[in-house]
Amino acid sequence: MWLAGRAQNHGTSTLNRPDTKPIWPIQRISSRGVRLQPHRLYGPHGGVPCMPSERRSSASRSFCLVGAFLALRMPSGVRSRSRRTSRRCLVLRHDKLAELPAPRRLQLHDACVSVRRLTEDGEPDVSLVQGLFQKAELEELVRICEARQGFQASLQRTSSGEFLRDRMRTSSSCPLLWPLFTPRERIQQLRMENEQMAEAVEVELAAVLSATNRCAQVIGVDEARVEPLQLIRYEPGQYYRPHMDTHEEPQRMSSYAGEQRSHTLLVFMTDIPEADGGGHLHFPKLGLRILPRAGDAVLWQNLDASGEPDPQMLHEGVAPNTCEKIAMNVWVAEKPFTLEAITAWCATHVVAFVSDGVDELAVAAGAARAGLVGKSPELLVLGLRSSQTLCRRVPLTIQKGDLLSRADDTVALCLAQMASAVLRRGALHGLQVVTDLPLRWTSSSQKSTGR
Ligand SMILES: O=C(O)CCC(=O)C(=O)O
Ligand SMILES: [Fe+2]
Repeated sequence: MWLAGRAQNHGTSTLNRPDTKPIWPIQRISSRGVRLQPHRLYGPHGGVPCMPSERRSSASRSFCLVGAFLALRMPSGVRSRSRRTSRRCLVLRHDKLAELPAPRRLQLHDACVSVRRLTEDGEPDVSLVQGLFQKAELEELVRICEARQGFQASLQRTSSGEFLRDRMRTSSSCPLLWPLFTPRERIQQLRMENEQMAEAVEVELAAVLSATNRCAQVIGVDEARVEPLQLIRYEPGQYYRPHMDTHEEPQRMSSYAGEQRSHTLLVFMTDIPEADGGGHLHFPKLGLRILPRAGDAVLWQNLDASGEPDPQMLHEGVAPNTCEKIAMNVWVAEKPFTLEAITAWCATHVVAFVSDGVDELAVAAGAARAGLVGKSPELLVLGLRSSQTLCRRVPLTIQKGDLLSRADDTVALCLAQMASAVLRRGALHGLQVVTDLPLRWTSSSQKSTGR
């Protein structure tokens, strides 16, 4: 069967697969599907039943009621077929189409979602969240990223600290603004410097706040635990090989403040047709494959009961064969982020590189950089991944080790945020920056103690 062949083929492009058989054989599978257990929800609230309430908006109420009404009106045959083929993610468990348990409906402030557990009791909890976002909301987030040319090749950090386009992933990513780093006062200040950019930042921030709030509600966590949202895009043939979302390298260098990622919510932003043959989220150790449907999401815990990374949560983004796939990573830390904690972490755990090109950290950190070192003052660039961001040379040498960089693809954004703060403290004027982070720094030409 196709799936057996596929299992040997993790992470490689599935283009040109000669004898591809249907991957999601809906018609043939219903009679031998895997029945999964009822859902249990994470988070302190344990879930609120989806029912009319005063907080429920009329829009979301109509949406849910119309859905329920249509379901009731359908003949039973259509209804049961619709359960399997309707617009939610299809799920394979151990190569068979899973018969999902009845959903738990949750009424959020601004959406009504269905949650189904995809794993058995005793296994790590992986849940499907259906109807979390409407297509227009997702399209707006994609538009924001595209408008500022935000999708950049995803980078991977090697053990020697270099950022490379390595073979783990060929996708591209776009980190969105982090509200924590983008205070209102800064936008007002920016408005005086660059009206158009301030507008774009405000629009992005509004979309981010709304999305973050919705995701935090469904996970049942404080919004302050959510990292910057990150869109990930795959062209046909692009992939993200099996990996863990937890920070693993020495001293959790890829974290912001030494934290661990407790949960991942992966929101699908595009549909992948069954006929594509790929494009799904795959948990090899759990034998779980989820075919994306825009607006649905998959939620899982990255840590086991003792708080350690759970190796069963290894997962991969299988290459789509024929279409584009876009998803949004919502990574949740085990504790709320604060600027103070991040600053303290920066002050003590800093190893970073100053880039000599927007999003060219691979160059900055790699062999190509060697030729630049010591020859002239380095160029510092604000890597906000925006066509509207001004980059400028600065007459200042900042040494390796002065800034914290993230160890994954949000590195340029985070580095830029910190660099911008450093530069502003370095008495450089006229920089178009949108973030503010207190940071202590030193350079070979100057010393400063930050604020
Ligand atoms: O795209 C997918 O299905 C998986 C993405 C993922 O695991 C990640 O970005 O960390
Ligand atoms: Fe991941």
